[in-house]
Amino acid sequence: MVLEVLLGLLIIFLLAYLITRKTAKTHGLHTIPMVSPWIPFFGNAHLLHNAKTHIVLTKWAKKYGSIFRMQLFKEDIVVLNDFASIYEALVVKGRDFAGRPPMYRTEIAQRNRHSVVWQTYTDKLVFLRKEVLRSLRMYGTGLENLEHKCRPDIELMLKRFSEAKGQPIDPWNIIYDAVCNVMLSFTLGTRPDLTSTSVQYIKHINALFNDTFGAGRALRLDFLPFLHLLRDDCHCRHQEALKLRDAFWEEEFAKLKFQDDSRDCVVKHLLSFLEDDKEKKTEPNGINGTSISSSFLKSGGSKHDVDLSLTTIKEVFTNLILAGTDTTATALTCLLLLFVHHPHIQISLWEEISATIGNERLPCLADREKLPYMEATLLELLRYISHVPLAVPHYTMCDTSVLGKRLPANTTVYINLWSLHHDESVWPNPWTFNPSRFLDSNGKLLPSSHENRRRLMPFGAGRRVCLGETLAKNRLFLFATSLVQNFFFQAEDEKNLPEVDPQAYEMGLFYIQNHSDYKQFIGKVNENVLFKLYLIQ
Ligand code: HEM
Repeated sequence: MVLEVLLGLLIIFLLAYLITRKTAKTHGLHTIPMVSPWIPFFGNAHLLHNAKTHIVLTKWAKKYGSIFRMQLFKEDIVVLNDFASIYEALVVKGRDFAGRPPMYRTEIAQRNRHSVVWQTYTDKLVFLRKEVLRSLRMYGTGLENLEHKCRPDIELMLKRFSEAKGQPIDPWNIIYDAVCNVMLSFTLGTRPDLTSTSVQYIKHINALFNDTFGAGRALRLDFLPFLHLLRDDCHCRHQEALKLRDAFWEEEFAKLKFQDDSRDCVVKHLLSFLEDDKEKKTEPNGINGTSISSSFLKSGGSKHDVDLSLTTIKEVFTNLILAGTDTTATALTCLLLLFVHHPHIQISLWEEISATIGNERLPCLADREKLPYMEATLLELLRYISHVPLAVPHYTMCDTSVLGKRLPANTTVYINLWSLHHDESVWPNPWTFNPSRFLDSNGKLLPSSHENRRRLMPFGAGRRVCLGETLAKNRLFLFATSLVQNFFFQAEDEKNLPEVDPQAYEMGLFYIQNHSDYKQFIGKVNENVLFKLYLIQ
């Protein structure tokens, strides 16, 4: 009996070996070095560290070169790790690499058909990107809109920090609330007050999505979709995220109808493209996910054959709230930890702000060019933490190549921004936080054409570059400058200071001093969640 079972297992493994081996060979990627050891069925999946995929991939790049491939179960994935390969793929051959791979996790609720992040490169995607950018108005006088939308939340954030005198505070929550409120204002035209549960609700949903869309454990769902039948925990949390998101959306969407029409926001802008009122009236179905097809959409007077529905609008809203909140809140809280570790940087920033803006008014975007050290610090922050380390997976739209190596159509490609930003040959001492990398010998910000600026790609590049890049950079500036202008962040207990190395972020306690009266008060930081790396995948 035992012998028969063993024989059965052997045959299964042999078959799996032959099938997966065949896939790898016929896929036409043989010029690209392959990670080893490779084992039947799993490929290289057993070698990946769940929470630190980007660190494992970066180690492999040192061994196999800047372009290598790995096999996760039966799928080959090509990983690009340096500037030359990433630039060629995303910028020079942007269209070839602009797709998104089909993934079980994005097919579940048709997110691959409706969202911006997970949709492959289609006319609908191009249309959505264009219209979301248009409604965010991140150019010219539109930037005043950003200042206007951020101002009340920055003021409230500063007030909450000040009020914490003598009491433990949680900067993560205060910052998260403010950043999330700005996103709600952009997407739904609402701004919940502090007693509202909306932001807490969103925080919970975002944490669930973040957890189940990362490149860690949840990846297994894409390769072994049958796991959902076994009530896999990642699958259950993913389902919960979708359920909570739908409930939240339904409630907010109902409120939108009673809102003052003059308030512009992304959701209303996209709604205006639904063909006519008749379609909008069928909204309960749309909200629950049944597509209300609209083939005639208005855009600058022309008609697009794009299937826009309430499901699409719900998905776009979900993308913006997640991508627009957690990324920026994480970056700002990491900045506070860096301040605690590098007080001299914080002092230099404060001196720069005092000399140019003073403390009579809050900073505005016109101040950006007057504050090169602050600009350099924010660039270095994005390089150092690289908190979207593997971008979002790309997919080849046609047969193509990178650095002379052939890639067939329909190949999944990972963009390793973590490796790009910590490459010792480009960034000397990459684990040292050093804003001067982005300054010239006169303390001026390096021009955007400078090698160091070109090689920094925290938002990706090309056709799938982060949709919120301008919003994110400007908002980071406004928030960070206001914090430094008003407070000094200091360690309560130097000995128990958490690590600042982004390879091992953890959290602890620190003080915040108010510049105006230098009265110390204790800042208590949420120990668990604060410096978790953010993986968008
Ligand atoms: C520090 C802040 C942020 C960082 C570092 C960041 C980084 C990224 C990265 C690396 C990508 C993937 C690009 C690729 O696929 O190659 C991305 C995509 C995206 N981001 Fe951001 N992001 C930030 C803030 C934001 C904000 C504020 C928004 C919302 C307005 C946003 C919305 C999006 C969307 C919608 C996509 C998907 C674009 C597409 O698939 O076409 N992000 N982001």
